[in-house]
Amino acid sequence: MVPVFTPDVFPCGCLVTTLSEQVILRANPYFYLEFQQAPKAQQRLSDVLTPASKIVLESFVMPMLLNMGHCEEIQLTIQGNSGERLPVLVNANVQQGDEPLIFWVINSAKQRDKLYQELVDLRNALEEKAERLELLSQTDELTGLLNRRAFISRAQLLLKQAHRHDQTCSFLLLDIDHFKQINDLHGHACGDAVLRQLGQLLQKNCREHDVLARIGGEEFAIICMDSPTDSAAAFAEKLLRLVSAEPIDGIAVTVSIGVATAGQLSFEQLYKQADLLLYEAKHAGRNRLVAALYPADI
Ligand SMILES: Nc1nc2c(ncn2[C@@H]2O[C@H](COP(=O)(O)OP(=O)(O)OP(=O)(O)O)[C@@H](O)[C@H]2O)c(=O)[nH]1
Repeated sequence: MVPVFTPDVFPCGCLVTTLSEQVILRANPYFYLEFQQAPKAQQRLSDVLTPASKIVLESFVMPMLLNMGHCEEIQLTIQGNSGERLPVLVNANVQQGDEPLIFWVINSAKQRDKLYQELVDLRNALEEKAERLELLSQTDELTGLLNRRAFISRAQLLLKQAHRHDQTCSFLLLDIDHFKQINDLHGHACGDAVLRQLGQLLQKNCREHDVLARIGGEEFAIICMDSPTDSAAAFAEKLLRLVSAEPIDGIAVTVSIGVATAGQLSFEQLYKQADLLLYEAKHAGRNRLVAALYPADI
């Protein structure tokens, strides 16, 4: 037997309103129960909406209904009796006749909004996680400084920019002297503490635009932007003094530094020159710096 359909049995709000003023002529019980409305004489659809949804109804939904005769999946918000906001999805059809009417189907969108919010929260959490991972992948775990990979990509970019603006940059390659002995005499944990504290000392003394990293076991690198040989060598000299001035974690530490300065060298060329200069400093007795300026056509 075919059941008798009435709007009462459908799990959605069903309304019939006038076209001109959207006065509610008929509404099913679901509409009043689900959306916590009370039937009132001459009640208009806009009376049950939030102020923002009233504007959407007047400026968007009604022009669409008048033009096209129907609208689908419009998001509106009903204001419940106690002021609560109830998100709904609305479909409507205009039926022309002696008195044109609008037939409205109003579906609760609470679950949809909840799901949407959950998706937004999930996306935000994933983005935060991706940012943390990105940061981790650029960081040297022991010192918290940039690692070799991050240093190379950042330094390459900055040097290219510096060349475009005709700036002179310096590359400081700094290596702890006899670090193997420190490990052997005091233990690996002590060696780690020395690396951490040296990293902090370097960070404290670098300028904001310098790029500092731990690029190898006991090797640190600094790119000093817009910095000619004299000032880069003076900076390296200051670092030599600071490191040797006081024991680090109770251990006397010295470093050797190669300082390569150039206006037009690529990152790889500058790195290679700094490495050769560092080797010279080691060879000459350690606890010293060797600096050199390279011509553009090297
Ligand atoms: N504690 C500690 N030691 C490390 C780390 N990475 C590398 N090393 C050690 O650093 C030492 C480097 O030794 P070498 O390359 O011989 O250099 P050095 O003893 O500093 O000698 P010079 O550079 O010639 O003055 C090795 O013993 C490595 O095991 C680290 O993360 N922590």
